[in-house]
Amino acid sequence: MGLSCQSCGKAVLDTKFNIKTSGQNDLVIALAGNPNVGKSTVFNALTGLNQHTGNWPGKTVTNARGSFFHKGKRIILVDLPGTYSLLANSVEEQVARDFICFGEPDATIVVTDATCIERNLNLALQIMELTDKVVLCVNLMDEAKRKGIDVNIKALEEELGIPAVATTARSGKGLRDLMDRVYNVALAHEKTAPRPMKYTPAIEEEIEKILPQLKEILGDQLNARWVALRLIEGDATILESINNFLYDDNKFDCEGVACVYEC
Ligand SMILES: Nc1nc2c(ncn2[C@@H]2O[C@H](COP(=O)(O)OP(=O)(O)OP(=O)(O)O)[C@@H](O)[C@H]2O)c(=O)[nH]1
Ligand SMILES: [Mg+2]
Repeated sequence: MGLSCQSCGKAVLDTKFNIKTSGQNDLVIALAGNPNVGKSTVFNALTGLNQHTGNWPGKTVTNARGSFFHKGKRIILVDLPGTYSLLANSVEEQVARDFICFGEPDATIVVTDATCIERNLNLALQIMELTDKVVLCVNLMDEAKRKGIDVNIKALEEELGIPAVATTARSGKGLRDLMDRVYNVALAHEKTAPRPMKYTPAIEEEIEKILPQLKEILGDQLNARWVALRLIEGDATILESINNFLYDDNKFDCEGVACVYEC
């Protein structure tokens, strides 16, 4: 098919997301999560910037970024719009998905609301399917305490296979611990083992059918199983994004993927 990746990894950060990194000393960290869970509050507390926050969902609509130093590394933090999934049902979901997928951040923090953690785990599980460099931030711990909700952080870590850190972003509590874990995951000092998602036999069979071809087309640029799942769901926007981010729009010969998509 004559495919060649025009802009992979860190190059995509520069050309498509306008994030300039200066080599080894910088870590790019994404902040993802459902709307209204405190992502921008975490962002502001860590960067000293003033992203819009407020008690209603949908305040952050584009990727805001800021930087600070942690243990001698420059951390470039990217505050993503709040999303309930990575299924590209809305502009916000596509913006968040594309950054995590193609920006290849060194780690992704999934901010969750400690008072309704189950609802938030849907997104966390989707991100864990895409990348193993994930840290769970269990925020609004003060609210949980006020409501008499006890969150078992250790059990969450064991069940999910990723680090989890309790925070109260409004007062800054837990944020240093959060960044220590993020730093360790980004630099592979701490190994994660996200719990693998198993689907029904019918879906697993479909994945198996298209996986070899997708692996051949994508190489190691993208998680082929994850792309297979998106295609099975009928999400054609992933093809547009592959085209845009990995092959500079007109350079990608879609024929192979289109064939897979119809299978
Ligand atoms: N009590 C308490 N409130 C918090 C905490 N973290 C954030 N908040 C509040 O929760 C509300 C939402 O916070 P944001 O930081 O704007 O949430 P967000 O996730 O960025 O929201 P979107 O951009 O809409 O996705 C604000 O009123 C914050 O002050 C916390 O740890 N405890
Ligand atoms: Mg926000």
